[in-house]
Amino acid sequence: MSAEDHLHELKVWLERNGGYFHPHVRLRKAPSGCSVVASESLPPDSKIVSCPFTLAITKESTLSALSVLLGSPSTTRLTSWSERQLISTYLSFHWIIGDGESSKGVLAHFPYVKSLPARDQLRTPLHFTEAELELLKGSNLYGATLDRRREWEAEFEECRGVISAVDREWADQFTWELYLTAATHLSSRAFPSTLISQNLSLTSPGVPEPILLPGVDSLNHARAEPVSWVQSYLGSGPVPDAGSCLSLILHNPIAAGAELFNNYGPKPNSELILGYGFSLPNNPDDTIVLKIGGPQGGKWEVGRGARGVDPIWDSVLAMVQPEEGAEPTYDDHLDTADALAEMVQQLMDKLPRVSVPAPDDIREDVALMIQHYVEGQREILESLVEYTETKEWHGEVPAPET
Ligand SMILES: C[S@@+](CC[C@H](N)C(=O)[O-])C[C@H]1O[C@@H](n2cnc3c(N)ncnc32)[C@H](O)[C@@H]1O
Repeated sequence: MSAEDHLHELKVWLERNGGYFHPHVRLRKAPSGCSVVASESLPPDSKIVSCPFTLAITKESTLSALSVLLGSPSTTRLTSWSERQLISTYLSFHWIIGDGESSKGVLAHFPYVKSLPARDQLRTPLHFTEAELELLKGSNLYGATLDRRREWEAEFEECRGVISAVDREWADQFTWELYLTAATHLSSRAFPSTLISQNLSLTSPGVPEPILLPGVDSLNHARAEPVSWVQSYLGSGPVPDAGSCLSLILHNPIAAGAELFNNYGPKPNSELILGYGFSLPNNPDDTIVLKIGGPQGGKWEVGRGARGVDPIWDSVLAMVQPEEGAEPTYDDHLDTADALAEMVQQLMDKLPRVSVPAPDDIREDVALMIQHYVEGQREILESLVEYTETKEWHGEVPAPET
């Protein structure tokens, strides 16, 4: 079956199970998997796609499926797994077992899983070659990538241990590459679980868990696109009635032939690359992480135009002041500006240099992504240099003592 056939199957399967795709939208094969295009013009506020809650892939749904597959003695171990371990292992089992008789009723997402981008289409840094990863050295993203790889590898080993105790053949097929692919699908397509909970709130207390909403996750991202994720929760109890669903509404009119976009929220390129495998040029939401050691230190995110730098200034100022709690002097301010400028210069010197077109061993799309990211980091650091200069030269520090 071709990729287009799989996308068609996804649409048919979703509609057969109570979901919806607007009759004037088409799923098209794209380098990253698929894109959604209008076959005819669409008026404002069109409902594009709906996923019934019954097709959502959640921590709970995957825990019960895996408990059946792996048998009740494994259930205690499974309950300690994270949502990423459960959902990634559940997706992986679709590839391990296949859609024959043995999986009927337990693995319920074959048309969805088959429509997902193949491993060689994924571009998060955990899918970079060694040479590509090397290009990130000296940036925040390099460390974040290594941390994530370490964390996911440990999770994978834990999952494999449980599977191995049940079936050695399954464990042999449950490879790191398979788990990484599934975990990347989750990181690049997840919605917050609050969307399908009874009291819908994106800001409710506690961290929402990632869930998958087949179909609703087929649109690419456009920054600031006016889009609503609309919940239709039927019934008044904690278990939603049949027919409950989550829909995507696009508020702008769409011209025939144009691509339809979701809005994943304001995310810096570091997050887009690490979680999704793409970047935006001149991304206004870019940030850099600055860490300062010592008792007055901490970790801060600073955005373009030195957005969010004031607490860092205060922290460095507190460090350079010889006397704790004393009113800072003119010299304290100058020392703070110097210390901050030096720190920024060191970070600037460490930033990698990326050229596009890239050398032969670097994929063009990867080089471009890294270039967008590094340019953003550099521009933020330059804005910090400007900030320290402003502090120093434009009278924003107390006058020198005479
Ligand atoms: C939720 S999926 C969107 C649909 C996806 N294209 C697919 O094939 O299923 C998210 C993935 O789509 C791709 N993507 C989304 N928005 C993008 C954009 N603005 N530019 C490039 N790729 C994008 C990335 O590969 C990302 O991991």
